[in-house]
Amino acid sequence: MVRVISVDTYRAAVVELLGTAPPKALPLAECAGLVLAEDVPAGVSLPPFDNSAMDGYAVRAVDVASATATTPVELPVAEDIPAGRTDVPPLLPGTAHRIMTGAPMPPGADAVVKVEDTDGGTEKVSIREPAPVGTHLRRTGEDVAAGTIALHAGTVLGPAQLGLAAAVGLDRLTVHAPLRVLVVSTGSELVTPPQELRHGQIYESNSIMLAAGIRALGCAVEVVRSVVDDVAEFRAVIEPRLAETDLVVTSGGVSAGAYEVVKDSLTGAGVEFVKVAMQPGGPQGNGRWHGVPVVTLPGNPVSVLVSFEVFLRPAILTALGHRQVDRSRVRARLTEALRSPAGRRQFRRGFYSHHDGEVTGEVGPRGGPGSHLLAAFAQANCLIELPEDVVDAPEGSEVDVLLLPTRDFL
Ligand SMILES: Nc1nc2c(c(=O)[nH]1)N[C@H]1C(S)=C(S)[C@@H](COP(=O)(O)OP(=O)(O)OC[C@H]3O[C@@H](n4cnc5c(N)ncnc54)[C@H](O)[C@@H]3O)O[C@H]1N2
Ligand code: MOO
Repeated sequence: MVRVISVDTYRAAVVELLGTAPPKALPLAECAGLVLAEDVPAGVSLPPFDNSAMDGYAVRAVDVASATATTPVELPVAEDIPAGRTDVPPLLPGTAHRIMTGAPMPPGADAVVKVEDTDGGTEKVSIREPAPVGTHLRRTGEDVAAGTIALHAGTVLGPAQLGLAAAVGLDRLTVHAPLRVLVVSTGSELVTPPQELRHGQIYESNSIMLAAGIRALGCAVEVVRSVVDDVAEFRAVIEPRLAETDLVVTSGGVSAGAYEVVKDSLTGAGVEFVKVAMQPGGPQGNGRWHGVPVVTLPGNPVSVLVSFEVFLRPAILTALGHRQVDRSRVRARLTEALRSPAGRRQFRRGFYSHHDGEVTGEVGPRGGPGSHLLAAFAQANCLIELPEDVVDAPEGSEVDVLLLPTRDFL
């Protein structure tokens, strides 16, 4: 008899199955979107040396204190210091060095006059504005002090964090290793272009959805687009790939019929098949096959995507070290009445909108509850979550909505 379990219990089981990915040092270019596995101390200060914030002249503040437009101060220009010059001669009293943005301040200088406040001279310069001590000067370590933690374990590596790692001189970071995920669609009815459809066949779509969703989380995905409903064939295609795989995700072949290839292949081999009290996405399975975590999703396309959202996405994000693994949840008023099966949590595809000044937004369903209605999902921007004890959700009542922003989804 198939065990019936709650959405929350099943989600916890999938999260536990995937565990936490081990740390791995990767080049910065491969770290975008991944999570730091350890603290990163700064090997250098930022800025690494006192430098100019402006193109202009390095001076001693005291030498230009009296400068005005009508009584400019004239100083000889003793040196030219472009950015990148590494031998910086000291500034003698009563002189100026021409200096560019990012160039090191000469010892003895304590301010910069920007070029717009001068005549721009190269032999001698006429300065029309005073520059108090510290003017246009960027001090060593004012951004990051050497030896302090530049990035903490658990940080999600976006452009700014990767830029900072590069700025403190790193070319690799230790992250939670991206999972290598094998996505497998099963079903003898599945074909792919350019093959023409014969009556009884359909174009395969689940692997495309799953691969897009899983890649967006930072994983490496290999896809087997269709395996026929044959146990020997299923094993022959998948088993050789297991050594290079951290997670297998299958679709189809898990319900109650006669040709359930996934169920028939993996029952008794370490994978348990259960019925989760939800709709869609009821028939599910998970476990380890030859030691590799396997999550088996039902074949209906909407069930696949809802199962990805409810179970796989949070489990993969947790494995990758993310702390924020849930979709944003908001309350919204239903624009039409919905019905939900008693004792099951229903996830309906919806469109959420929120107008300025409103406390709650509103949400309307896209398509019916049928788990084959993929076109309706393609018009949706959220899932409407109706709890197990809700049977009738009247128009105007408030419901929970899980937002699916398109950019994050992909
Ligand atoms: N007697 C019962 N029948 C069914 C039950 C049940 O409890 N008792 N559950 C139903 C529910 S709910 C679901 S969901 C499906 C799950 O079935 P399977 O996981 O075995 O999936 P399949 O039968 O292989 O496929 C279901 C459906 O989805 C289409 N499909 C499958 N793979 C793909 C793909 N890669 N791309 C596009 N479409 C795909 C397939 O052609 C079927 O139409 O079982 C119900 N039946
Ligand atoms: O649970 Mo099935 O996924 O409703 O269609």
